[in-house]
Amino acid sequence: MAKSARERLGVLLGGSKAAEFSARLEAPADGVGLEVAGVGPVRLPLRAPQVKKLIAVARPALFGRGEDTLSDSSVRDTWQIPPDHVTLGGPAWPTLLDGALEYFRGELGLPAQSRLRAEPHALLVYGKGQFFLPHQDSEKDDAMVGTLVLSLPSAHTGGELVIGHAGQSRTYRASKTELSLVAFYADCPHEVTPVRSGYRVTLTFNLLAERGAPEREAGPLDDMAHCLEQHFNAPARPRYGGQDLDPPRRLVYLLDHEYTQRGLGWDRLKGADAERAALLRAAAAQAGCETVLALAEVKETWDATSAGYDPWDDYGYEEEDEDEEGVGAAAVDGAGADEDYELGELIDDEITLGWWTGPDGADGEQISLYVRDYESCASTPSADLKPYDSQYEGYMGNYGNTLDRWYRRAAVVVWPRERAFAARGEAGSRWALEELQARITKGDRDGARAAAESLAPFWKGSGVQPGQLKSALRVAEGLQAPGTAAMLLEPFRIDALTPEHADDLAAVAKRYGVPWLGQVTEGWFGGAQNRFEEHRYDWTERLPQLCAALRSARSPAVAQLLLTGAWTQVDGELRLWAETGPAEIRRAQLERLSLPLLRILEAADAKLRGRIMAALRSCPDTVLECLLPMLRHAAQEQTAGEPRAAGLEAVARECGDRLGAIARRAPRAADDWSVAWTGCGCELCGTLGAFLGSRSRRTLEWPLAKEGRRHVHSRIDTAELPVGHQTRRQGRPYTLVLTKTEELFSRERATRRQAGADLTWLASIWNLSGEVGVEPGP
Ligand SMILES: O=C(O)CCC(=O)C(=O)O
Ligand SMILES: [Fe+2]
Repeated sequence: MAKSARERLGVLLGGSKAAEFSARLEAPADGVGLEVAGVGPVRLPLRAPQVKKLIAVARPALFGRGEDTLSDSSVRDTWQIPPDHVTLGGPAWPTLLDGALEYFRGELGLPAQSRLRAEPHALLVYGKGQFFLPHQDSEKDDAMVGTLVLSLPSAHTGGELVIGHAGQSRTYRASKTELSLVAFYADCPHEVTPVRSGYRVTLTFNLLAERGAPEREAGPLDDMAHCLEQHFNAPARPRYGGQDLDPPRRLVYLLDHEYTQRGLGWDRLKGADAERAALLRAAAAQAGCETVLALAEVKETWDATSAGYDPWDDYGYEEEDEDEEGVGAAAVDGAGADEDYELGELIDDEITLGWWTGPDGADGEQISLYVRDYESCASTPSADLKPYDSQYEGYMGNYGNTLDRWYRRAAVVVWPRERAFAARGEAGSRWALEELQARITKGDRDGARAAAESLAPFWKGSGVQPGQLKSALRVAEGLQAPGTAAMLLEPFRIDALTPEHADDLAAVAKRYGVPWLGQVTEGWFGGAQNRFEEHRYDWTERLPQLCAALRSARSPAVAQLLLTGAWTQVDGELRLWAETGPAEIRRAQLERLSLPLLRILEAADAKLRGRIMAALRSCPDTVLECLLPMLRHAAQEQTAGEPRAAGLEAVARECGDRLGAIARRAPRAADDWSVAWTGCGCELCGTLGAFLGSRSRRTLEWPLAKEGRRHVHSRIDTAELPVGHQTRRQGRPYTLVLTKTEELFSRERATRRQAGADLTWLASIWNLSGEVGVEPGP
């Protein structure tokens, strides 16, 4: 398949890879013709009768080559025909030779602007027993850099060309049917081993390196610039097909080395990266593009098999009693070194940019940009580099076994100059907002609006950082366009807010109205979907100062907006968790809400405090698991002499009432084994409920098949009932044995005792009017 412009660019830039001292190429002999004076046209592949005719016009090569001092058939024993008696041609030859010379130039690591030229040296025929001992070719011409040996297709054994360099050696065998070309540097010792049967026929050339003519010199750069123009003007083609898209907005060329944020700079690039990046940058400038350096995270997913792979292992089941308990799908062990797996096909790769430098190379910034497959290229595939992490996924159904690998790479990012604003904006760069602000300040409000609007298609998904909220608020205000302003503010989240935003929040509210800001902040709060985020409420730590700042900026309505939003979130969670077992999770979740609730109460006005108290009163007693930690925080923070935050007194009283009621509860009668519980309404839960509710029954023997037992087990576990549940594996079906435990009593005792202790603490700190009798239970 033809390569895309970006893939060609990757190849072009990869030109300067590690050089070889010799290289080989095979090519079909069709369309290549040979004519020898005194013999006429020679057909390829060669056959013995023709070779004999060649030998008839050759002379023994007993003399040295050039200034070589070889002059003796014990060093060199071949037949030789001088170059002026040999004509190599045919329609395919010139292109073949040009291509081969360009290939060898690259492989041998000669500079891109140089050109190789092949100057015929001799036609050599090696019959049985003939050879060429190790020697070095003399460089008769200053421009001579090496030798090219073209072996004509001819059946033979032995007669291998062995080339050495710096302790390494390479052995090349010619082909019976194809042309075989080998090029090597002139300083490499080489030999031809004795031919054992058949004939070996070669044409040797001196390889001369010439500087390309000036217009050729600009060649690679022109080619690259051309690739860039094509890339940015042709429709994008996603890897897995689908319809063509708009032209790509950027090109991301991956470099080979790893860099730190501070070490990333145009003049600090390592190894081959330096030259490649410089070339690409020059080509980009020529194509009217801007470039920055970026840090990329690459994740590849490979189809892979482990070395000792046994497909049956994947299922992880052993044949066992069908009635066996607790057999879940066994997880396939994900451990194993990356090298233990054989890579198949590349299923997917994901590239994300997390940092980039400013246009002048300085002033890097955090960004977040997902790079599509049709936007990236590289000269070295990631698979050739060492991943910093990898994970084998075992059998995953659709994909078979997969191996995920992660790499850190640097990249050059290129975009057309006229699309720079959007290209930066999409990555969440602060330059985009700075640019908008600059236009507003210059008085170009229309220009700023139009530019801001151009961000709309991707701004929400852009990697805009929380630290840019201040600039975004300013720009939003300055645009004087409510829709565009709301769009600009949409990607932020409530936790980006700090007291420093008070003035700008007040300003946008003044410009567009509080209801407008209400809609924007509703998005910032993000509904219930981030309920499980650990740091969800961290921002409320700053809520009292923020509200104070808003009030002094004469925006009490905005403070109210934020407080109501925060309370709505806390309220929702409070109700949810107060009713949700298991106890351990419930307790942790409720305690997590204590600090945010404290900050809200501190900042709330009387009206909101009233609402909050009403809500707290309607919660079950488990709400104490939030309120008591909250009062403890408040007590800890309390400095002597300062007034307590309004509202806390009322919470303390509410807690006192509840704790008193619990502490005063009459102890359970010694013969009362009833457990209050309601299940899901199914028949099994009915039976279980009746057993639990009975004052006198302590055990139940319940013959029940596997599915039923599973349901009952899970009900008991979820509700953390004080009931032991075992399966007696006898008869069919097995019998489920339920036993109420002593915990029924001890738990209630512990609860009463704890309530008493909490109440004592509470009374020591807070002035609880309408004192409640404290009477810790037995
Ligand atoms: O025939 C060959 O492969 C090599 C010949 C050679 O080394 C030479 O002509 O100097
Ligand atoms: Fe040689």
